[in-house]
Amino acid sequence: MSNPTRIALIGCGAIGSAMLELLQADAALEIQAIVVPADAFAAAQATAERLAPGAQVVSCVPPGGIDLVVEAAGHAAIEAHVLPALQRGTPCVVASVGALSAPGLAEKLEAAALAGGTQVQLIAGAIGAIDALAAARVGGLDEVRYIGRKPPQAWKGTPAEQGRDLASLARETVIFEGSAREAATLYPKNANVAATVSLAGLGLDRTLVRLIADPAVADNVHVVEARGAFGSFELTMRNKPLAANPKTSALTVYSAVRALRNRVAALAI
Ligand SMILES: NC(=O)C1=CN([C@@H]2O[C@H](COP(=O)(O)OP(=O)(O)OC[C@H]3O[C@@H](n4cnc5c(N)ncnc54)[C@H](O)[C@@H]3O)[C@@H](O)[C@H]2O)C=CC1
Ligand SMILES: O=C([O-])CC(=O)C(=O)O
Repeated sequence: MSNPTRIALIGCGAIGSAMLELLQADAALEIQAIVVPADAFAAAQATAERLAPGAQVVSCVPPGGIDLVVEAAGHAAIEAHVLPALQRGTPCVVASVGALSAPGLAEKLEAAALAGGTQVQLIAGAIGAIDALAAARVGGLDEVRYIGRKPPQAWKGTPAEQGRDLASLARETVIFEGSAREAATLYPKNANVAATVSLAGLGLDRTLVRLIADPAVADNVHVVEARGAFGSFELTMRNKPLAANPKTSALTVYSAVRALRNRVAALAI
């Protein structure tokens, strides 16, 4: 058997911990390092002891001995950890796709990957049909809409709280309408999917986004409607949120694990 792929996992919260749990079964993927800020060291160490005893908990991606970096931390981690890893030539798998809404960051990521002779992979995360949308773009797209609907508690700690009490919402309330760029900037923990849909399709400025707080739903519901030369599609995802973070769908974890498994699989799908 060939040597396992040595991985640095950035972030050890709801997504990171659930990934570690699933990856325990993968002999070809070895978690070498878990990268978290100082205030998260103790919690990450406890999680590592349980789920990845061989991993070291560190504040930066180690400069050597890492074959692959996977980010599940938040927008700030892209500039801090992903860019330098790419520059060193380490391929990176990224969940915080909304970070690319910051001016110039997509170009910086591309330049760093080119300089390092490697690649940054943006995962589909909580949304589906990214393959169909990105293929449809080749033929030309006319319109792409994305609607994100989550229970009120998933919007806690976001601008959705301004001027309203989320806990007492009686009916569905549109909390944002605008471009994917604005959505991803204003809702960095809730609108990564808006950025993913737009990067695969019509771009951050031409993708129409509506975000809704809805006391009638328990799931994170994502709808994409796309129209173009290929025809059209309507997609509805009803994602179960993670118990550890109601903002985040469990599918994001599975999408990240799939991305890692596909990197070492003889047959990837
Ligand atoms: N593409 C997609 O569909 C989705 C993407 N996401 C992205 O994944 C991120 C993580 O989600 P969760 O695990 O639910 O969040 P969480 O809040 O449960 O965990 C975040 C973890 O990252 C660590 N962290 C924070 N800033 C960091 C930094 N600068 N460097 C290293 N570690 C850092 C925290 O200490 C914590 O361990 C979200 O902030 C969001 O950007 C989340 C949901 C869906
Ligand atoms: O996990 C989800 O349902 C989507 C999410 O938070 C995001 O797009 O940032």
